[in-house]
Amino acid sequence: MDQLKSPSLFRQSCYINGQWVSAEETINVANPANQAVLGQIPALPTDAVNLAVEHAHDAMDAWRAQTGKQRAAILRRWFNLIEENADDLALIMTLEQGKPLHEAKGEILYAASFIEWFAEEGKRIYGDTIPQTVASTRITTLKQPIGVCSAITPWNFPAAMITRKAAPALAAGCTIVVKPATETPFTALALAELADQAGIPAGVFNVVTGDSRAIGGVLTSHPLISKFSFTGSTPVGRLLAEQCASTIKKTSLELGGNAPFIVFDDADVDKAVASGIAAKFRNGGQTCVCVNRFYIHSDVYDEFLTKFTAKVAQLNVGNGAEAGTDIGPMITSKAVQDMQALVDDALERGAKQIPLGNEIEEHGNFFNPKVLVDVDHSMRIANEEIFGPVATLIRFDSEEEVLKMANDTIYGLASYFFSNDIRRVTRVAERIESGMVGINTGIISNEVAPFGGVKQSGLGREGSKYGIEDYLELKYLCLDVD
Ligand SMILES: NC(=O)C1=CN([C@@H]2O[C@H](COP(=O)(O)OP(=O)(O)OC[C@H]3O[C@@H](n4cnc5c(N)ncnc54)[C@H](OP(=O)(O)O)[C@@H]3O)[C@@H](O)[C@H]2O)C=CC1
Ligand SMILES: O=C(O)CCCC(=O)O
Repeated sequence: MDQLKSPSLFRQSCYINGQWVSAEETINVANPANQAVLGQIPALPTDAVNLAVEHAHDAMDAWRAQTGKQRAAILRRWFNLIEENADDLALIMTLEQGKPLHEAKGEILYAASFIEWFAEEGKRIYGDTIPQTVASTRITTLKQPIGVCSAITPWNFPAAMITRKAAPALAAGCTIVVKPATETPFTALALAELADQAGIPAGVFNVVTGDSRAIGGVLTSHPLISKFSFTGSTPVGRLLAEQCASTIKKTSLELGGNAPFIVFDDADVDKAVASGIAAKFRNGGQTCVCVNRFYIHSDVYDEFLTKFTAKVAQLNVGNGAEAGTDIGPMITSKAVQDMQALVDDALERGAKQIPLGNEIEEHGNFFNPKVLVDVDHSMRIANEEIFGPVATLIRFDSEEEVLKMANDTIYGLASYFFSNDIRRVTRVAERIESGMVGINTGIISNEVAPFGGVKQSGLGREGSKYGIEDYLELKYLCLDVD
């Protein structure tokens, strides 16, 4: 971390109630490109996590008492500081997460955009006046901050998954305790350092690190917490939702996906190829909205395959900190093994791997992009989240057939399709089972649009005007004026 322009951004302590807190036990955090230890984070004992929740609770009254405009001014300072320190934050992210520097910088700006957006939205939390049914009554509603919030976030987007939750919480007048993924805590702690510099009051934004089960236990069951938000795998989300049930916490879950990407015979194939590369290989494929299954109409299959494969063959695998890298290391050796097991299962069941010619010798967490053809739904790879740079191609002949295959999954996060027929676009957009649909585009994420899934991909929406609702309670007032 000695290349940082602002070395104070590299924090190896938790941030609780405006203080930097260490613990007797620590956990090493390593660079996934070369396993070099970057630093240590506290393995916080549960009583310290309980204390963090109590501080967040104590800080609530003063924070919620500020106006939306006052909170917006503080959040705006946080946003500005993140933008000013974007290069340092990107470097920290690349070193702990592996993604190429230009992608890390893109994520920092994306993360900051949620703070700017929700700072503004916090000024516009309106209630309603409802026409009464009894002459002497007056009916109104108020929206109030839900209370202390907690969040557990993943390693694939170490900054944006925090700000997409913390920004609406803080803008609404709530306080929050965040546990980042153990692989990528330093980006989170750098955000905390900037929150401190921005003047976010003590106890309003807290970051705790350590054993995920123990901390998760507190963050999903503490009676002072009203709302829990999670981004990560579906099995862990299911478990955490169960844990939240005992204290009836409002729960947002942004879980796994199995995105289909459909290219119809009337599509612009060149556009579909370029968009497919972006939607599949962004963050090395380690994104919940990355394409899991390409369905290509038989009439354009050969053209798509030739052009797509040529582009995949140009992707460079390497250290994300080095210029020219398109795909950094996978997050862990386990992620590599899990993905290789999906590829092996597909190959055993009849899929074929297309030689690309640009393969490096796979070592450590470096994993070449792969294109598999003759994939079908009997294979694990068509049913499970790949979370890596493997593209799987399936042929189809009719709209009915492809919709059936696309919807044949427990997931429903993102889907993509390409067609130039407006009637088909309308039909397919209405029938495809996902919370988000990219039509003739492979990039759908931004702060103004509602991000979230249906089926077992989760609950709730993040970003957009809807994203703040999860951090508010609606109160109904019935006044008798006689
Ligand atoms: N929707 C998405 O964006 C993501 C989906 N995934 C999917 O999950 C797969 C596995 O990735 P993985 O990193 O293991 O994802 P996890 O769901 O296990 O991890 C995400 C977060 O949950 C925490 N966590 C894990 N187990 C528990 C628990 N029992 N109690 C409380 N918190 C917990 C982790 O903490 P810690 O790091 O400390 O263990 C991390 O902060 C990926 O291959 C991908 O398919 C993964 C990440 C993001
Ligand atoms: O859950 C994820 O994988 C992060 C979503 C990234 C995005 O907002 O596009």
